[in-house]
Amino acid sequence: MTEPESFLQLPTLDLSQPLQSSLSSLSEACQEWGFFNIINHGISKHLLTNLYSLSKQLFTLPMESKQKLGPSSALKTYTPQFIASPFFESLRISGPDFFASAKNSIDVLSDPPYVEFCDMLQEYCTKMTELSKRIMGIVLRCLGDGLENKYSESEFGCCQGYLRIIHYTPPENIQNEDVEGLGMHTDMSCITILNQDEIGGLQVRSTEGKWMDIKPREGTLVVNIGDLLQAWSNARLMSSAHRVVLKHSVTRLSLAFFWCFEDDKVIWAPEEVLGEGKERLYLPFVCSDYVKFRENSETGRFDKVGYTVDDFAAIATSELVGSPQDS
Ligand SMILES: O=C(O)CCC(=O)C(=O)O
Ligand SMILES: [Fe+2]
Repeated sequence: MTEPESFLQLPTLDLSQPLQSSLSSLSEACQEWGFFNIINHGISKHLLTNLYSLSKQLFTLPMESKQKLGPSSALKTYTPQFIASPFFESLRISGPDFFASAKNSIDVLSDPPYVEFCDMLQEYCTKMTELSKRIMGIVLRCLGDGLENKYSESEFGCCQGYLRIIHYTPPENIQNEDVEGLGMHTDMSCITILNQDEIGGLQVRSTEGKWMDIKPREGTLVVNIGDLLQAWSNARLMSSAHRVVLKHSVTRLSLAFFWCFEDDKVIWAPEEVLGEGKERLYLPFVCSDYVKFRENSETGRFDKVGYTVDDFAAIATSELVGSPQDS
C-alpha cells in the first residue's frame, strides 16, 4: 500500500465572513481536489460531544441487537462489518423526517429508547440540510455568476439528505501498516459534509495517485464534491477518490451527511455549465440507476477498487458499460 507523503492543505471557508475573498481559492480547490474545509458552521461542540458519546454506546450493543436493523431486516439501516470493510459498521438516518427515521431504528435497538438521541440526530440533520443548501449555492457561484440564483431551486430544489454514523473498529496491535477502514471510493452524492473525530485517517488521492492526509481540526467540517455533481458540472467540479486508513488500535467515529438528487432526477449538465468550448463528457442518466450500478458492483467486494460515475456514464466508456437509456 502506498504511504501518504504529506498532508493536504485545503482552503477553509469561514461561513461567518463575506464569501467574496475566498471564492477563487474555493473554486480552485473544487476543481483540483473537490475537497475544502468549513468553519463557523453553527454546529456546537456540545451537540457533537453528545452525539459522539451516544453513537459510541449504540455500536457497543451486541451484534444480535444490531442485526435487527441489518441487511436482512425490514429497515436495513445498519451495515454490519464485512460489507464495506472488515472494520467498518454504520447506521443510516434518512430525511426528510430525520426524527422518525432515527426513532424507527433506535426503538428496535434499545429499550427504553434514547429519545434524546433522536432529538439530537434531528437537530444535527436539520442543520446539515441547511448547510448543504447554503454550500450548494456557494459551489454554484464557483461555477459562474448568476448560476446560484438560476439553478439552486430549479435543479437542486428536490435534493434530499441522509446521515451515516460510521464506527471503525481496527484490528488490535496495528504496527507500522496502513489498514483500510474504508477502501478507495468516490461519493454518490452532490456534496458530502463530514465530521471526522480527532483520530484522523481520511485521505484523498491526488491525480498522480498519491494519498494525502486530511487532518482533523477542531471545529472544522470537511466538504467534498460527489459523483452526481461531477457529472452535472461536466467534470468542472471534481469528485475525488478518498479512503479511510486506520493507523492506531483505537475506534474511530465519523458523521457523513450526503446531499443527493432525488431518485428519478435525470442528470444532464445545462449548456451554460459545460465550460467554454468543452464537449459533453457524460451521457444523461437517472440518479437511482447509478446508485443501483454502484450497489451491484460493490457489495462484498471491499478489496476492489471502487467504480465511479466515469465507469457508468462517461461518453468515452459508454460503449463498454452501456448507457442507462439502452436498458
Ligand atoms: O469516515 C470517514 O471519515 C469518511 C467516510 C466516507 O468517505 C464515506 O462514508 O463516504
Ligand atoms: Fe466517502
